[in-house]
Amino acid sequence: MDSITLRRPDDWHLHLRDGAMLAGIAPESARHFGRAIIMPNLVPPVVTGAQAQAYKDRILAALPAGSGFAPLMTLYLTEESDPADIVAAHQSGLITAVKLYPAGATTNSTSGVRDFDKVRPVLEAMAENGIPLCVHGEVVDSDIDIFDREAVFIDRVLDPIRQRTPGLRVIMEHITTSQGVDYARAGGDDLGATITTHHLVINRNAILVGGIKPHYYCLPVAKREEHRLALRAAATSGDASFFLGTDSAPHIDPLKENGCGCAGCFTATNTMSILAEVFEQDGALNQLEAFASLNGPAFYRLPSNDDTITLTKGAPVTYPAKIETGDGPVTVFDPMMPLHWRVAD
Ligand SMILES: NC(=O)N[C@@H](CC(=O)O)C(=O)O
Ligand SMILES: [Zn+2]
Ligand SMILES: [Zn+2]
Repeated sequence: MDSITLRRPDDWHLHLRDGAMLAGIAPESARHFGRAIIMPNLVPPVVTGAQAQAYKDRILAALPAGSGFAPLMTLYLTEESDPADIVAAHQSGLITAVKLYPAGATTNSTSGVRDFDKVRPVLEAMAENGIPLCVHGEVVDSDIDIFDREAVFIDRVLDPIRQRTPGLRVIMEHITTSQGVDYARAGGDDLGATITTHHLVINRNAILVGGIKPHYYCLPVAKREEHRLALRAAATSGDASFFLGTDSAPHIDPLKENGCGCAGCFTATNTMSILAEVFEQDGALNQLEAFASLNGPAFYRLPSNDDTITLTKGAPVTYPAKIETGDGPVTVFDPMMPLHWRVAD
């Protein structure tokens, strides 16, 4: 097979940033994707409906003329978030989901949640109103090894929250472990999980072998090979619990190539070529549409996109090594393998 046509894919976890970077970054996602869940971890974070509306307007202004790309907005959950504001923002159609960051877990998460009991009323209101909760699932306890933080979060935080908030619809964002895969698979209709492009390709060796490679550092950090293989099996299985959330997370090169480098891999530019290569390697090209285009909208109770994209196979694909933005250059994720599938114009 050297050509495959899919419903237009969506990205259920995306960082577009703001300010001078936004105009350089937004077209990279708008080129292939129909919609994306827009992460709210700006500085300051997108906490209120008014902030989400203003950010949405800035995103729409940054899109190429004629783009049909639709940003699906989220609110950043804090211990002070007002349940009524969240419900109103959802009922008006302004926001699609709410994002939970444990304080200190990742980039711009200092305003996140320390005491999960404090957000109980918000989570209960969300369960009642069918508002999905996107979760960065890592504990931050200093005695927990960074490679164990996802598995411990599931046991100590996520499962207790789900037990005491029946009906709460949860998306485990960017899962990186076999424990995450197993928990999502067993979780029923109210639990989904996004998987990134880069976690299907790299294990932790990519970051550490042969010298430290900051462009492969992201959170949750890539784990052992057995976990990457569990993610590959989940993504290519067609199981409706799993869908694409690239977590494409641009940082300018000086902030990545740094004594204390930022976490995030920027994959918007070449994600569809990488995914087609990965699914073909696993004999699962026929499941790419489920993962990238169908399972996500089904979980979010939205229609899949009406239009399609076509990928064709040929000579190795070329793409820019860096995207220039108003803040500086952003290195595009290097999958360390030739890619043969390109999205037809
Ligand atoms: N994934 C990352 O490594 N970084 C993300 C934050 C996040 O999604 O946790 C970012 O905003 O840079
Ligand atoms: Zn995250
Ligand atoms: Zn992210």
